[in-house]
Amino acid sequence: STSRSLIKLKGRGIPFSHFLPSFLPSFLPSFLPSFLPSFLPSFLPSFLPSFLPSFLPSFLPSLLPSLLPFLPSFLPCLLLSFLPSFLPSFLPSFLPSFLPSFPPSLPPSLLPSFRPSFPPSLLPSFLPSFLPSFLPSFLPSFLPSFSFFLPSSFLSSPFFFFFFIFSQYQEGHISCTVLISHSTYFILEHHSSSPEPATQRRIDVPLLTPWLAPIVWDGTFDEDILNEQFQGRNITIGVTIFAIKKYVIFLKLFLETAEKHFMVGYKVNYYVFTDRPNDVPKIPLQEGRKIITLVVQNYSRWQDISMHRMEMISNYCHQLFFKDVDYLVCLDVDMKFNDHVGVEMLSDLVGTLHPGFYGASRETFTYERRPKSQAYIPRGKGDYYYMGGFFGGKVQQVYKLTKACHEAMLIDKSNRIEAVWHDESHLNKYLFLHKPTKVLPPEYMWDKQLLGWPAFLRKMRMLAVPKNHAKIRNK
Ligand SMILES: CC(=O)N[C@H]1[C@@H](OP(=O)(O)OP(=O)(O)OC[C@H]2O[C@@H](n3ccc(=O)[nH]c3=O)[C@H](O)[C@@H]2O)O[C@H](CO)[C@H](O)[C@@H]1O
Ligand SMILES: [Mn+2]
Repeated sequence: STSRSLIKLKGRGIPFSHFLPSFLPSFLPSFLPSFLPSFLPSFLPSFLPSFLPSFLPSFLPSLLPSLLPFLPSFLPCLLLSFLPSFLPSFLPSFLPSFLPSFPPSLPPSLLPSFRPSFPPSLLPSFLPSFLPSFLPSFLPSFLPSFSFFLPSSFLSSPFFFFFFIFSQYQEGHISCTVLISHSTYFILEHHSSSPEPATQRRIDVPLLTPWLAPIVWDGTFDEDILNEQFQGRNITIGVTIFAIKKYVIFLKLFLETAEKHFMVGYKVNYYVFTDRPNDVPKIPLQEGRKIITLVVQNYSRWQDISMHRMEMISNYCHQLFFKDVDYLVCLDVDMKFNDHVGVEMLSDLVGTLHPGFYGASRETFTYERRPKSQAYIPRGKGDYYYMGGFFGGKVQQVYKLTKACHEAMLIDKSNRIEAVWHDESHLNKYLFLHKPTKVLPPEYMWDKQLLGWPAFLRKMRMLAVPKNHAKIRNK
C-alpha cells in the first residue's frame, strides 16, 4: 500500500551540537571571507522581496526535478524557508574549500543522532547530496544574524527548513522517501511491500529434480510460512520404526531426539514395530503425540527383518494408518534427530538422497543390476540413489510403495534372487518408476563418522547412530 502523505514522525532532528565538532576548525576560516561579503549586503536590508528573484534562477533548475513530485505537499514550508536562496551564491565559493574536510568528519557525528530511525544504510544516499555539506559551515555563522528575522519558536518548528534533503530510505520491506530537515524529518511516501522471503538462493546444491520436485535444502524454505499452511489442517503424522531383537536399544535415543526436533507442535504417532514390547522405553511425550507398540514376528536374518518392513507397513495401512494418520514417515531406528525436521518434508511421495552417493556419478549407484531381479535398473538409467532408511508421503502413496516393494520382493524370492541392497534396491526401483514429489537432501540423514562435514551441508537433521554390526545384527 502506498500512501502519499506528509507524516511527521519526530520533532527532533540532528542536534546541532553533533555538527559542531566536525566543521568548526575546518571551514569557518575559509568560508566566512568568501561568503559574507557577497551575500550579506543583498540579503540583510530587505529579505523577501530581494532574494527571490535572484536565487530562483540559479537554484531551481538543479533542485526542481527531485523536488517536483513532493512540491504540492510541502510548498508552504518551502516558501517559508528562505535559506535555499543563499545557496547559489554561497556554494560556489565555499564548496571547494569545505568538501575535502567533510566526508571523514560527518558520519561519526551524524550516526548517533540518526539512530534508530535512520540506520547507516541511509547514509550512502545521503552523503553524495551536497546539502548536508554546507549546513555545518553555514549555520553557526549565520544563525545569529538570521534569527532576527524569524521568531525563535518558528526557527525550531519542524516546518522551518534550514536545509532539507530528499532521500530514499529502505529497511527490510519498508521503503520510503524522506525529507530530512535540520529539525525533523518527514516521510513523504511510504511503501510497504510484502516481506522478503526468508530464504536465500542456494547455488551450491541442486534445488529441483529434473521433474521439478523440490529438493528441500536448508535455506530454501520458510518454516513459519509452512507452519501457517499446515497448522490449520490438523494433520497427524505417523512414523514407522522397527526395533526387532537387539535394535530395541536404539529406541530411546530415537524417540527422545524426535520429541525435540521432529514435527514439533504437530500430532505424531510413533508406530514401534517390535518383537520385544517390554523393551519399548517409556519416554515422556509432548501433547498430542503417542507411541503405539505393534508386536510383530522376527526373522533370523537381518536382511529379512529389513525387507519385511515393506510388508508390515503395507499391512498396517489398512489396520491403522489409513484411519489414524495423514502422512507416514518410514525411518530406520538406528538414527537420531539432531536438528529440525518439520512439515517442509511432507509431500505426496518423498524420497531421501543417500548421503554416501550424493554428488556421485550414476554409474557408481549400487542399484540392482541383474535383470532377473524386480529391482533391476539398467546401467545409465536412474535418477538418484535413495536411501532405504528414510522415505514417506501421504498414507495412500506409502501404501502403494510398500505394497509394490513387498510384492516385488516376493517375486524375487520365488525366482531365488535377493536384490543387492534388499528393500533399498526395491525402493530405488519404485522411486525410479514413480518419481517422488519431494526429495530430501542428505541433510535429512547424514553419517558424520563416514562422511565428515562438507560445506554444502548446513544442517545435519538426522544422524546415523554408530553400531557394531557384528554385535547387533542377527541377535
Ligand atoms: C540408513 C539406510 O538407508 N539404511 C538402509 C540400509 O542399511 P542399514 O545398515 O542402515 O540397515 P540396518 O541394520 O539399520 O537395518 C535396517 C532397519 O531394520 C530394522 N532392524 C534390522 C535388523 C534387526 O535385527 N532389527 C531391526 O529392527 C531396524 O529398524 C533397522 O534400522 O540398507 C538396508 C537394506 O540393506 C535398509 O534398506 C536400510 O533402511
Ligand atoms: Mn540403519
